Amino acid sequence: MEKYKELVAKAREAMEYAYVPYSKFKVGAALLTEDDKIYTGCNVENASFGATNCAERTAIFKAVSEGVTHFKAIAIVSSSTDFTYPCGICRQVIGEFMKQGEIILENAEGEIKVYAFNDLLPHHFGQEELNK
Ligand SMILES: O=c1ccn([C@H]2C[C@H](O)[C@@H](CO)O2)c(=O)[nH]1
Ligand SMILES: [Zn+2]
Repeated sequence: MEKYKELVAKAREAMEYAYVPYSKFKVGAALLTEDDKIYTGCNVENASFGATNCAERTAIFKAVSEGVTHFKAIAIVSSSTDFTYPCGICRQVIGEFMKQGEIILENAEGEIKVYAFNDLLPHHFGQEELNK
């Protein structure tokens, strides 16, 4: 998984900025655009817990807010020893912009898992459904 080493490293850098006074669970994400730019994000919690934004969506919203909407891959790391999988809301948001891409997870030991988007969210509800 050599090609994803830089992406995972960027996710780890972003994780350091995680704002997590409540859960203490840091997450970092790095998004690879179709033209090989990288956007990063961390989770940002709130005293009103439901207002929390996950690292994955932070990265995606940063990119989309700059006009970039096509992605090839997203790397996700956390302060846990285990792999951290994107939550259901983030899978739905990832699917809006990255149907063919890959989701890369790294655990604390540096082991990497790569999933096709469809393996993590089969039968995705997308734009096409609204036009049927
Ligand atoms: O894939 C995930 C899973 C959880 N979180 C965040 C949300 C919250 O701040 C903390 C605990 O759920 O981790 C993410 O950012 N991404
Ligand atoms: Zn999430």
